[in-house]
This record gives sequence, structure tokens and C-alpha cells, in this order.
Amino acid sequence: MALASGVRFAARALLRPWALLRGTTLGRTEPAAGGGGDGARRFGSQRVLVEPDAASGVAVMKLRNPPVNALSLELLTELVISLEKLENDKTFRGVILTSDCPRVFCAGLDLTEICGRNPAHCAEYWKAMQELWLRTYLSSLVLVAAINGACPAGGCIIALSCDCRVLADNPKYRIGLNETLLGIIAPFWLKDTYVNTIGHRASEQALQLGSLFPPAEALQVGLVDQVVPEDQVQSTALSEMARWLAVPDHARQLTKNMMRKATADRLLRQRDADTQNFVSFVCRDSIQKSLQAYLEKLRQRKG
Ligand SMILES: CCCCCCCC/C=C/C=C/CC(=O)SCCNC(=O)CCNC(=O)[C@H](O)C(C)(C)COP(=O)(O)OP(=O)(O)OC[C@H]1O[C@@H](n2cnc3c(N)ncnc32)[C@H](O)[C@@H]1OP(=O)(O)O
Repeated sequence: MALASGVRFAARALLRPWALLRGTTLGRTEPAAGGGGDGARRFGSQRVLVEPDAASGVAVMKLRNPPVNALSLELLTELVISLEKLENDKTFRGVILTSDCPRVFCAGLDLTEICGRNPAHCAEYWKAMQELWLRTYLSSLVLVAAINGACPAGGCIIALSCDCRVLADNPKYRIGLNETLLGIIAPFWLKDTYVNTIGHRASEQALQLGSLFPPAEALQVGLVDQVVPEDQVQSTALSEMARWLAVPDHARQLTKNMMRKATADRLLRQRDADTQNFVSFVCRDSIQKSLQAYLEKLRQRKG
């Protein structure tokens, strides 16, 4: 399913050379753990490890940006590039998205990318966040989120952009859009994704309260599709992938597009306005103060 040319153009314009080259090993492959035959060679970059299995047509894509997979500009860029590489390789039909960092799937936006940063940087950063959401939400691949850690805010939206979600049954691994707890709000396309997943009333309440759901509640509200013991998350994600890949790709992709295009188009139609809204909102003194205070609180927690 081709993204609108505008998005592809935006992706290429966005993927500035430096972001690709800074400490990455893009394009370099190395033998996957445990060897394996042809097509089992890992590739990716410094912050995204891709373990492809050509035989099954499934790749495991691991976020590797310690300590918490905060969505830095580089991680956003490398995720888009890795996903595009797999989408362009017709060997692959599905991707399992998971974390290489212990206890955390993804901590959401890297707050240091918007705290104390100038409007131009915030705009560039937000365009990268938009691009990753569009790329995952509209992907022609089957995307299964193997959620093996905490999954707040931006991490939750990446998981919700996948076709299904398997969450480890650990009460510390909470998932949800908690923006209001930081004094900010989720943009409309995060709200739309939430509503499309758990319904309007559940989203209205969870967004206002900034709810972070433990596994049992996340399952009950429909935020995740399965909750399994931590050591069964990856195997369950593989079984779920097999279920989805049993469906002919073209029919499934057309159906996914039918279900998601209107939501994605809403952002595509007003991408610049959304970026301007984001920048003017987060650059307000009051919002900057809230975000700084939140970051401080995070840093003091370990003290
Ligand atoms: C008109 C309106 C228009 C629209 C406007 C839109 C407005 C903006 C829209 C925003 C959408 C935002 C979505 C987001 O993603 S905001 C980010 C939300 N994320 C969180 O709240 C998660 C915060 N982190 C945690 O809860 C924990 O770190 C956790 C992920 C549970 C892991 O806990 P633990 O394992 O105990 O690790 P630590 O808390 O000790 O953290 C380790 C270090 O990492 C730093 N950290 C954590 N999270 C972030 C982050 N998101 N960004 C940057 N840095 C982060 C933390 O400070 C520690 O740092 P240090 O080692 O230096 O102390």
C-alpha cells in the first residue's frame, strides 16, 4: 500500500544524511544470533536491530535505545528507514516490533527533544513523529507489537499503530496515553487512533485521566489483544503473526487501508497545521515548565 507521494517525499526530505550516518550501521549486515541459513543476517542501525527470517517472511525489529527507548529524532528516523527497507523487500510480509531494553517497550517521546529546544527543532522532531505514525499505521506489512515492557504515550501509539498487540503479564508494564499527566494533550491523530481501538467513551475517560493500564485492565478495555507470561510474549507474537499471514496479503492490505485511510488522511490533509499547533503548544512557557518539572521528577525518582 503506497503512502501518499507527499508522505514518501516528506520521509525522504526528512531522512537527512546526518541522521542516517550518526553512529549507525545502516545497511551493514551481521549474522543473526544462532547463525541460521540465508536471509538470517541481521541488519539495521545503532538504535534499531532487525532480525529477518527470509524463510518465514517475518522480521523481528527491536528498539535498542537504552535506557528506555525514548523516541529520539535518530530513533524515529531509523525506525522509518528500517520499516521502509522491509516494506520494499517483498521477501517480508510481517514484522514483530519489540524492545531490546529491559522492562521498557518504549517511553514515548524523548522529552529532551522538546524541552528547552528551539521551535525549528521541535518542528523537525514532530514531523519525524508524524512520519513514524503514518508509516506504521498504513504499513502494507502485518505489524505485531510484542510489548515486553512499559508502554506509555508515544510508545503506546506505536503499539496501537500495529495490527495487534501482545503484552507481558507484569503489573509494572503499564500502557496508555498519559499526556495529561505531563500537562500536555495528545494530538488529534493520537486521539483518533485511541478511539479506533478502544472506542469513544473509553478513550474520552482514559485520555482525560491520562490512564496507564496494567495488563489485565489493558486487555479488558481492548488496548491489547493478549496478555501472556513474560517468557511467552515473543512466541505468542509469532503465533499471532502466523494467524494474520494465513490471509492473502492483497485482500488484507485493501481491508486495512479501508479501515485506516480516513484516519491517516485527516493528518495528511493538515500535516503542516498539526506541526505548527504542536510547536506553538509545546513552546509555551507554561508547557515548557510542565515538561521540565516532569523530567526533573523522573530524574529524581532514582535518588
Ligand atoms: C492545540 C494542541 C495541539 C497538539 C499539541 C500536542 C502536544 C504534545 C503531544 C505530545 C504527545 C506526547 C507523547 C509522549 O510520548 S510524551 C512522553 C511521555 N512519556 C512518559 O510519561 C514516560 C516517562 N518515563 C517513565 O515513566 C519511566 O521512565 C519508565 C518508562 C516507566 C521506565 O522507568 P524506569 O525503568 O524506572 O526508568 P527511569 O524512569 O529511571 O528512566 C531512566 C532514564 O530515562 C529518562 N527518561 C524516561 N522517560 C523519558 C522520556 N520520555 N524522555 C526522556 N527521558 C526519559 C529518565 O529521566 C532517566 O534519566 P536519567 O538516567 O538521566 O535519570
